[in-house]
Amino acid sequence: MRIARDLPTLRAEAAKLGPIALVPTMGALHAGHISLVAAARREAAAMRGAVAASIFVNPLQFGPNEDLSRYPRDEAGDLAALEAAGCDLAWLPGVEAMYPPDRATAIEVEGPSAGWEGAARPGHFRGVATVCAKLFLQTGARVALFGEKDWQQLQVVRRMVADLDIPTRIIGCPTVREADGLAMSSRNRFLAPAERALAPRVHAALRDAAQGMAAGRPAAAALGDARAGLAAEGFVLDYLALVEPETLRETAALPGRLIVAARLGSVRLLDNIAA
Ligand SMILES: Nc1ncnc2c1ncn2[C@@H]1O[C@H](COP(=O)(O)OP(=O)(O)OP(=O)(O)O)[C@@H](O)[C@H]1O
Ligand SMILES: CC(C)(CO)[C@@H](O)C(=O)[O-]
Ligand code: BAL
Repeated sequence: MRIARDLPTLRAEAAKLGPIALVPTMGALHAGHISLVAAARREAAAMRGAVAASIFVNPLQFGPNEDLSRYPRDEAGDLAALEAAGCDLAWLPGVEAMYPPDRATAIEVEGPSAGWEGAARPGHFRGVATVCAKLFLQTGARVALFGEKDWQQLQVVRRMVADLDIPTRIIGCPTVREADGLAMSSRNRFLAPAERALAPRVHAALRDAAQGMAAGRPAAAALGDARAGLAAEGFVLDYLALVEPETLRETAALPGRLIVAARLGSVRLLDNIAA
């Protein structure tokens, strides 16, 4: 696996590799990320290209009171995991090169950025869109793979490449879960044992609500039960809602996407499923 830490090296290495399938990450890799690398390998094989993964903890998508400084970092472990998964090129840019002090451009995606994560984390999707556009342009990615776990992010990135005619095809990949249903996330390591035991309730609540609605229960009743159940178990809910899958507008009609953000102690758990 080649490693690039500056843009000239990245461009020189990428030019040798043919069409690129890119997996953007913030590191602290787990099986969810590795599933994206596996999907990228399939895409790369189909276009006779190669797999690149970026590791960059993007300061632009963290709010001033968020967990940027304690975001988990493990460069050596991440590089070993990428290499073992068959990644051809790792892109590890420095913050100064990504965001020179005189930079003056950012990307604002309206529509799917509104509400939910966009409301809970003002400026978050502006940071995500800006860094993703830079990563696509830096690597020249033909395709880029994102996890459905961050459903709203996936829709924001899709909207951005469509609106800006960026020639990178976006592929969403299913959420990888622990055996008990908890969606894998780098931040799960911060759950205390009792919180870890409770955390799968988030996915179970979504599943129960989706099953209820599929059986004809009105959305308001099914969602109300799910919210009340999680609150009674000690979760602090930022939101739990049924939305149109692509626009993220709230809806009462199926098919939709059930999305949730629930806090347990200091950890914010995100999940979503089809409904
Ligand atoms: N459990 C998962 N299944 C599939 N894809 C995932 C999973 N977790 C993360 N991803 C995807 O991996 C990519 C990089 O995500 P990121 O590095 O933020 O990891 P993360 O585990 O989501 O971390 P955190 O949620 O703590 O920020 C994103 O496209 C994200 O959706
Ligand atoms: C897409 C991403 C790598 C952009 O920093 C990040 O938001 C993430 O890890 O999901
Ligand atoms: N997985 C989304 C990145 C973030 O939480 O900032």
